[in-house]
Amino acid sequence: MTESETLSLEAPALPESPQDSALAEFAAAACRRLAGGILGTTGSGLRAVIEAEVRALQAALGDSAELHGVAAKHPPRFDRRGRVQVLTNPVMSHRNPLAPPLVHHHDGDESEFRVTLPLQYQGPRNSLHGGYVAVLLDDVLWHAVRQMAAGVSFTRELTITYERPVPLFEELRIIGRVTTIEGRKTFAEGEIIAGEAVCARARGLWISPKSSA
Ligand SMILES: CCCCCCCCCCCCCCCC(=O)SCCNC(=O)CCNC(=O)[C@H](O)C(C)(C)COP(=O)(O)OP(=O)(O)OC[C@H]1O[C@@H](n2cnc3c(N)ncnc32)[C@H](O)[C@@H]1OP(=O)(O)O
Repeated sequence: MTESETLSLEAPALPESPQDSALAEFAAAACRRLAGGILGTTGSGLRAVIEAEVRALQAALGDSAELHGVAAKHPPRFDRRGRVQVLTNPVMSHRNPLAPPLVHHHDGDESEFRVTLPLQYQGPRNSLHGGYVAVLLDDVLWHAVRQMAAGVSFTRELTITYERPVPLFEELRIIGRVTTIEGRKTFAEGEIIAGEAVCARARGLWISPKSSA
């Protein structure tokens, strides 16, 4: 992964042990569960959810037997200038609690995410927030573009068509593919599919700045 691919701001200065990288991703997963639990429970149920995660985190900080042999999926890396870089991406990074745990595949000119989204992504009841629909499509189309186009490209234009609500709590396929490459410009399109239904479509333009082409 290159420095420009991470698109991050300031990185932490220190490298860390593989155990601590695993701990960071364990903590991120606990934060995700907490977010869903805080929104999805009330009263004593709420207290039980919080207590379970606090105990799990305390155990992980102690002997961390639960983390033995667990490798972090996105440990910090060194960039070209020797600085430690963390993958911060709010869709992809296992270390970012905002990012849902998704499975990512590339095949030819197509990228695909598979994910089941919990309550913290809710807009309308039981449905995905429209802004996050655009976030997911932007990211999957960007990955398709990254596979096919030279250099790193940035989203210039993105149009979303909301065909029907995108459901929470069931597996989604989020697909992006490149349609045309014209010099520094790459056009891509994609969709979010639940079951057999296309819930949202996207099309857009990605441009590679002159310096990275
Ligand atoms: C295990 C996994 C590890 C993963 C490891 C990686 C992790 C890494 C994660 C990163 C995840 C990213 C996730 C999503 C992608 C973002 O989110 S990117 C962030 C959002 N986008 C931005 O911030 C971009 C902001 N905009 C810009 O910086 C600039 O506008 C751009 C896009 C770089 C383009 O600037 P520019 O090169 O100055 O553009 P410009 O010369 O005006 O236009 C270039 C050409 O396009 C044409 N053009 C411009 N607009 C249009 C248009 N609308 N239609 C047609 N032609 C147009 C121009 O006419 C021009 O044509 P030519 O004159 O060359 O013939």
